[in-house]
Amino acid sequence: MVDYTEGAGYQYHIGVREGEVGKYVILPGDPKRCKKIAEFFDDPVLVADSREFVTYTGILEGEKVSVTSTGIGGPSASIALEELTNCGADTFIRVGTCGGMQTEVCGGDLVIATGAVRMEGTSREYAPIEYPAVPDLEVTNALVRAAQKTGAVYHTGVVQCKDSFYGQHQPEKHPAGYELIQKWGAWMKMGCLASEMESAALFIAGAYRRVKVGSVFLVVANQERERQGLPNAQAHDTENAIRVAVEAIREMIKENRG
Ligand SMILES: O=P(O)(O)O[C@H]1O[C@H](CO)[C@@H](O)[C@H]1O
Ligand SMILES: O=c1cc[nH]c(=O)[nH]1
Repeated sequence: MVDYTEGAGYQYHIGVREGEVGKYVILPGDPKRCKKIAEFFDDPVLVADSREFVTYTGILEGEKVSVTSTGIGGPSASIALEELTNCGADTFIRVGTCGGMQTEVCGGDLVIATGAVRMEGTSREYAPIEYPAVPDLEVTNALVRAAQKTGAVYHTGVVQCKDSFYGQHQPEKHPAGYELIQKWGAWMKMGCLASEMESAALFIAGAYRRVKVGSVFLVVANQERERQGLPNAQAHDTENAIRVAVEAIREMIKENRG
């Protein structure tokens, strides 16, 4: 492959090189979430700010940890994971927002993914569609324990990933909306908890690169509750999801230290 690092070792998109990030990395979509997450670390330092990829590195439990934003969607999320892996990272937690699907998944709740529907394009360029997009068990168990510890309302289950945010919210306006609407009905019947955009690509790229990936989300709102005329709380503060991810990393660091 062409050496896009131009010999200096800096990864082409994220602008980070080996030694600048920890083994554990939190992956928010929104670059503006990075500073807020880094404030949970001891001695956070801004390492790089390149395209949608903002990276801070700091310390948790005496271990170097990082946060890097992925931007929206599988293409940039998979780039972040690949390039961070090239720099030595091996355990990732996506902290994102999602839209609730089942009516019991309400705005303000948290969702921890136990699998992801691959209705997006990136993961298909890694693995045939028969291969399941599943998170790492150690990371997922740590997220569940952390959620229990923080007392947050949380759900565990399958999330649905897609490439078009507005195809989720206004499928009737899309020329190919007939397919989106039918599939949404299928995902509902299968019990999908929530819809978001990056986990399928991260789980599949992570499986290929042999790194551990898990996801925790804030539920922003629930369009099915809205459709059914049920009260539909809205939430935008990702702090509880961040706290769960940070606590999960603390736990894994302590456990892995033995
Ligand atoms: O809040 P983030 O992490 O960006 O995640 C969700 O929000 C974006 C869409 O609004 C998509 O990236 C989706 O996955
Ligand atoms: O409804 C939502 C909310 C956040 N992210 C999504 O992809 N969908």
